[in-house]
Amino acid sequence: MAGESQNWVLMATAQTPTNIAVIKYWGKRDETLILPVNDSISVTLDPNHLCTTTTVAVSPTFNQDRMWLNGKEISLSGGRFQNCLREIRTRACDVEDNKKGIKITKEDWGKLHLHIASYNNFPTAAGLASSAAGFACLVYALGKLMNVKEDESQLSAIARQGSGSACRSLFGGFVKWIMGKEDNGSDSLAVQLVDEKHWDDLVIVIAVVSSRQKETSSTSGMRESVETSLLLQHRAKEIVPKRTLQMEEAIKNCDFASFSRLTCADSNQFHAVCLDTSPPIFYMNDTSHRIISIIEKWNRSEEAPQVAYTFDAGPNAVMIARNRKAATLLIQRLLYYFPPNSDDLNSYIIGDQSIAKDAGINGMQDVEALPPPPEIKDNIPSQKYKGDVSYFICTRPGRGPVLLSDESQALLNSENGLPK
Ligand SMILES: Nc1ncnc2c1ncn2[C@@H]1O[C@H](COP(=O)(O)OP(=O)(O)OP(=O)(O)O)[C@@H](O)[C@H]1O
Ligand SMILES: C[C@@](O)(CCOP(=O)(O)OP(=O)(O)O)CC(=O)O
Repeated sequence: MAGESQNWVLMATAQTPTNIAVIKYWGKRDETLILPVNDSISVTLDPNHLCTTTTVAVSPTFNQDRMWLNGKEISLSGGRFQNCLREIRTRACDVEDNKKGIKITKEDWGKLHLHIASYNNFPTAAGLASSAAGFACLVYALGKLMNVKEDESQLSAIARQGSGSACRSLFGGFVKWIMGKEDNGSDSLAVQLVDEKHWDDLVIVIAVVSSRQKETSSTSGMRESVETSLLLQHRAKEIVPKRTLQMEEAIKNCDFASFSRLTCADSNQFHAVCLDTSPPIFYMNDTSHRIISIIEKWNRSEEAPQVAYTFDAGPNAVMIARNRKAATLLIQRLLYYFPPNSDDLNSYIIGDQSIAKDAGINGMQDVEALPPPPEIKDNIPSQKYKGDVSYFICTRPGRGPVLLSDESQALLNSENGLPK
């Protein structure tokens, strides 16, 4: 290790998106390596609205690996962090920074300690896939710092060992996690199906139904399903292999009718597996069920489906609209049924707020004036559920990880490697 002085700090900062599965990963065949029982497919969400930023730093002055998440120091002793750090360190290469007079050899990386600071611009552990964006960002940023030569797919196999769904956040657009066959997990990695420009009509609206931490984590929930659900085994063997092929075809052809049918069916089957688990796991709540009914009724009243829905291990609804027009009609329906508790519309619809404007929603008076959706016109007046949704996030399919070269965006101080 060479440097003019031993006080240098070398850093890299990356930004990584989260993703939502349209064919769900639920069940592992290896708990430590995080190898799944089936392939899965996801859409990457626009990092302008939901993302993780992570700065990683190395310095001879650091005496242990340390990490700060959203400003608070957390322990790195967990097996998942340790596995990711070990795997990325073994792939590190020589690094030279002539300006700072730094030379780190491949062998040095085993002796040097790291500082890591990460920030999620959305609630952590609230069913919005913070672990996916978080581990993808950690691995991507370390890969850049350590001059790792591997491509994104190979990095995804490392991120997978932090959290399974994290492997799909190494790419933008639509992404497939190939389950692989090898016992050592070397072929269980993510590949990009199409980039974010391929199907750029799609608009995504997330209803954050509850941002409280959930009762059953995905990790323990899927373990219980593997142990007790026969439906899970049928799904993994018979359903997902065919459905994955159909989904790939639908994405390739931008065929929204098929995409919507497959997405809704797969979400519903994943929650059926949760119910088939002993004891049963309930991730969706009454609000989630109401959202499903509203979309099903609306889709059936149209010639073709307008919106697909999908739910992860929590009550939040992720709705994918076929285009901007459908998204404005969706927002009108959602605001009709779920008006905000307060008058602050600006914090009730976040992300791409122009969709609400296009829907003619500029203030509370517009929400109050919304007519009942036409598909319920002959029915008894519908009930409203004020306050049952915390807020909505409007977004779209987005790009994969990027390196942020502007030092002002770093979360660690370049002088001492401590959080800014
Ligand atoms: N930015 C981050 N960097 C590294 N690890 C993170 C980051 N954000 C979250 N994590 C890890 O992920 C854990 C939260 O994962 P968890 O699966 O409980 O929630 P989630 O990913 O937000 O929700 P879900 O998996 O249901 O979508 C945190 O306790 C932490 O270990
Ligand atoms: C329902 C899901 O979101 C489950 C995600 O599970 P995680 O990736 O959070 O689980 P671990 O691998 O144990 O960390 C479906 C999906 O994202 O495919």
